[in-house]
Amino acid sequence: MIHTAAQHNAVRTDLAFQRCINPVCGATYDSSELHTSCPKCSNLLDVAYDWDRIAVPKHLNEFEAMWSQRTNPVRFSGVWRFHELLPFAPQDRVVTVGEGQTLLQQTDAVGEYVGMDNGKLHLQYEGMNPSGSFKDNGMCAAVTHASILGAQRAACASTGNTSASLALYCSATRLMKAIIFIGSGKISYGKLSQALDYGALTVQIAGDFDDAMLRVREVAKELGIYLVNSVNPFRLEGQKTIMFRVLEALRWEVPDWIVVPGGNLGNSSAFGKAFMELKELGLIDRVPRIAVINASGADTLYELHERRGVRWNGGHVNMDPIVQYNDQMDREGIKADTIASAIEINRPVNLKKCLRALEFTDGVVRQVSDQEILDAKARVGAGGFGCEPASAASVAGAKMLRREGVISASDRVVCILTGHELKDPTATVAYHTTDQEVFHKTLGSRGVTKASFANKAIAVPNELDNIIKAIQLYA
Ligand SMILES: Cc1ncc(COP(=O)(O)O)c(C=O)c1O
Repeated sequence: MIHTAAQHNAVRTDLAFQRCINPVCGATYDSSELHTSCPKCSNLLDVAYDWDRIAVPKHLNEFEAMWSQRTNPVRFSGVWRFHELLPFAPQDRVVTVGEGQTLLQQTDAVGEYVGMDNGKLHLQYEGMNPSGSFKDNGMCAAVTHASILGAQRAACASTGNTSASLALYCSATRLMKAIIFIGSGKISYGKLSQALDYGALTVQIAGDFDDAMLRVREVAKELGIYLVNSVNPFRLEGQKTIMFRVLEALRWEVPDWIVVPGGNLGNSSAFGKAFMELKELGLIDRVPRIAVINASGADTLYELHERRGVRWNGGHVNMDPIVQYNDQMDREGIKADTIASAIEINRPVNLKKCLRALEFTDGVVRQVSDQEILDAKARVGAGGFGCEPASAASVAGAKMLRREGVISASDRVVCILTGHELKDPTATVAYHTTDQEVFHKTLGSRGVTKASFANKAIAVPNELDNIIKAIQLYA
């Protein structure tokens, strides 16, 4: 189902505005202005609301009733169903392709692998979105804002899923042209094929994601193109709804842990903001702890938060260790490198917002190896869910935290599966392959030495007897 906003000029609702996250600056801007950072101090911006003037339901369970309005495209969306909690656009202007019809799945098969008691591990399966990843939650919000502003072109740098999502929204709604920047050889075929098929203008930069991100910001500024990367605060408003759906599925009971992979740190930032606002509105009385999981080949957040003690500190972030670490990466030519290509990012743009989320939720950060990621991915697959490597970092991270005793077996844990299994079949096939050359070529360079949970295909001669014998032997 496609519902697009009518084309007309920007409308200021003034119930929503943009605000600098730096408390010393705190500058505010109209929501009709287009900024990728605070014009005064260069910090990130939030979308802020005048909650006193917004009719927010008194109880969260009122949102469940919205779901029954199946023919109303706004309430049919798993994002816009919660419109009152992200009311930056009038309802008749929102863009939706039916995103957010995702479910929280309770799984003892994966729970056992993580070390949880039965009934305690849940997977929020965001791969079920129209473009196959969580990005659609944010993209419908960003494209809504872009269309209100009358944007003709929207751009992003991408490790693949953002571009697939943007390309889908642009082609499905025909509201604007998608321009995507990708690093060379750094995008899985599943994701690239989506962007190409949906007709996005695809610009391949000789460099990695961090290079592409720098360039797209420059180009967007120079040409006045609407930027949909997660520096865009409107996009993050849509991603808050992943947490609303998690709570809804848990009958509005707050879990103990949310475990999420960390790349550019948009999700963790959005989740933190969701809980800050729900608490401020009195809709929840406690918040879960957020665990952000880096791949060890792209572990800037882990390095800064866990090793160098960088904290949000009420907004007074000590920038020295951050600058020093960035300089060190430049000096030593450190580049992100992980099989989990979606989180292969060394300069996360939402770092400060994520630090804020970690402080608010008493969160932790861990890093997991590619071996741990692929083993966890195989267990998720065997549990019947299926996700791309980056997503499995959440399950590998939960297992690590469980082993450390930070998470206890009886805690209620929600791991976010951010992208669908079919996004990156290369890694999956290489893990399960019987061909040692393919295994070592694809995974060996990443330090993956074994596939403990591989489900290898069996080779048999093309003879009925042999085929029957093989099946009787194995199944
Ligand atoms: C599948 C998947 N998981 C995780 C991430 C990282 O999310 P974030 O940038 O919000 O940390 C991405 C980002 O591209 C992704 O595509």
